[in-house]
This record gives sequence, C-alpha cells and structure tokens, in this order.
Amino acid sequence: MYLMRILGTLLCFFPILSVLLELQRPLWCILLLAANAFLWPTIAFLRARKAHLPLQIEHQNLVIDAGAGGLWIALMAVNPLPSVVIATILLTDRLSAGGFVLMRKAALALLAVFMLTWIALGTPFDVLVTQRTMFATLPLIGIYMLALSVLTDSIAVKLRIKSRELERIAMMDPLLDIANRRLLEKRIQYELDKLRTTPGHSSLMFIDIDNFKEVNDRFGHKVGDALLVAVSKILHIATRKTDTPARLGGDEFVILLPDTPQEEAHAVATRIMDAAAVMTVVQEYAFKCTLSIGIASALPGMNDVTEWLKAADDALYQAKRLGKNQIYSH
Ligand SMILES: Nc1nc2c(ncn2[C@@H]2O[C@H](COP(=O)(O)OP(=O)(O)OP(=O)(O)O)[C@@H](O)[C@H]2O)c(=O)[nH]1
Repeated sequence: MYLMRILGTLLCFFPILSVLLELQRPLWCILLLAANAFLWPTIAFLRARKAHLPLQIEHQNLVIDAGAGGLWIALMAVNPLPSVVIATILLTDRLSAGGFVLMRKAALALLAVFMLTWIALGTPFDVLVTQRTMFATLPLIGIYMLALSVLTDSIAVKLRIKSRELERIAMMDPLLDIANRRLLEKRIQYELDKLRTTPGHSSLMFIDIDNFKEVNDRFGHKVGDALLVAVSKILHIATRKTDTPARLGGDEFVILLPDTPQEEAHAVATRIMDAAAVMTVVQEYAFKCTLSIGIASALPGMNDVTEWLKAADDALYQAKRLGKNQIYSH
C-alpha cells in the first residue's frame, strides 16, 4: 500500500500542479500539494504501522486520500481530464482494497470535501485542458492503472494459493499426513460412480490397531500418537498412488483400492500386517503391534458410500471377533 500511495500521489502531483499553475493559485496551494505528494505517504504508512488495528487505520488513510482528491478537484476548478481520472482512480482503488463499503465512504469524503471547497471558491469551472495538463495526466492513467492491475493480480494469485492450501487442510487428518473421512468419502463416491459406468473390481480395507487403548494406557498418549504416525507411513508405503489411505478417527484407518480384486487386496493387507509386526516405535517398549483388517469389494449395484464402508467395517468386526491379528474378507 505504501508503494502504491507513493506512486499514486507522485503521478497525481504533475497534472494537478499543471492546472494550479494555469489557474495561478497561491503558493500555499502548491506547498500543500507537495506535502500531499511527498510527505503524506510516509505519514499514512507510520500511522498504520503504529496503530493497534493497522487495517482499520489504513482504511481511514484511504478515505483521507479520497477527501484530498476532492480538495484538488475543487482547486483545479473541475478541470475535466485530471478531475475525472483522479476521481475514477480513487474510487476503483478503494473498491479493490475494501469493497463497496470502503468505496462508498471514499465517495462521500471526496464529494463532501469537494463541495465545501468548490462552493467556498465560488464554484469555478476550468473547462480548457491544455496540452501540458493532458501530457502530465497520461502517466497517471497508464502507469497507475497498470500497477493497480499487477497488484490486484498478485493478490488474486495469493488468495488462490491460500484457498487451495485451506482446501487441502480441510481434507487431511490433522495429526497424520493422510486423508481424512471427508476426502475418503469423496473418493469412494467417485469410485462407485466410475464402477457404475465401467464395471471392475475395487476393494475397501478397514484397519484397526489391536489393543491400542493398552498402548496409550501403558506408554502414554505420545507413544500412542507415534504408533499412529508409524502405521499411517506403512499404509503409504504399502499402497499405490491411485489408492487412498485415510484415517477415520482414533486408531481406525481405511484404504480405498481402485481396480483391486479381493485377492490382491488381501496381499496388500498381508504386506501391511508384516510391516506393522516389525516396526520399531513400540518394540523398544516390548510391545508387538498387530492389526485387524477387514476387506470388502464393491458389489454390483452398490452406490452408497455408507453401504460399502459398513461392509468393510463388518469384515473388520469378524476379524476382531475371530481373535484379532488377522485379515477377514467379505
Ligand atoms: N494416542 C492417541 N490415542 C487416540 C487418539 N484417538 C483415539 N485414541 C484412543 O484410541 C483408543 C481406541 O481404542 P479402541 O479401538 O476402542 O480399543 P482397542 O484398545 O484398540 O481395542 P480393539 O480395537 O478391540 O483391539 C481409545 O483409548 C482412544 O482414547 C489419538 O489421536 N491419539
């Protein structure tokens, strides 16, 4: 904002100066214009920087800018070219900085200061735009508009990046670098839609760490968390890029395996169990980590996310019921 204000007041200085000289305005007018062009940007910057609420003060500064614009338009006796350009720039700039609310405040400030000064001066009109004033106004039109577009574009790019990042965070588990239920359900729905048009074999795997409560109770929550991280890493390593490992909550994980028949899913589950059995997180505490895994393949005509998840959860329940540390396929 500081640089944009310096650029704006500098580019406004020349056309306004040109008209003020043509109208033979007194010296104090020229000095006031110089102060507005060369001192005000720094004063505005310091005011905002020292403020408790910098954004609020910057919005005030932007309204003051508009008021100053009204003053100069009146002192230029409404010379059409610089007056229209300055008013347009002031209002569009405020619109992009603070929306319609800020633009309305700026328009009111501009109009109020203009009317007071213009009436006090006897409502003068200077309709003649000299060549010098025209050439002095051109850089304001060209350079400032270009700078404003560059600034608006860079803000839009930053916002796009931020919004993508927020979207990613909303789809990921906060503790593990793994999808959460929201993303998983989206992918499952996508897979079911795909299977409806292109029949194939896809599987869903429900994984639960056996006796996880005991890990927390015996070794503490931190070790429990470390175990969850280790298991999620194993799920990443054991799966393909097209699979979606996700955490449903607690010690429950699910993997969506597109284009994977039940036997292949079983082989993946075996790999996961083998890796969990030899992992080191809890081994040093003399605890052997085992998993129970339930697998359910998508059935023809299945089009409900909950139905497929429930089938895999039922399979997991069977694995637990049969004594844990095993794989059960529906
Ligand atoms: N460390 C840690 N623990 C969690 C987290 N979320 C849930 N838990 C705990 O995970 C445990 C889940 O236990 P259960 O799945 O109900 O039981 P379990 O001991 O695994 O028993 P089985 O599933 O029958 O083998 C509970 O004690 C929860 O408090 C977490 O983010 N970190």
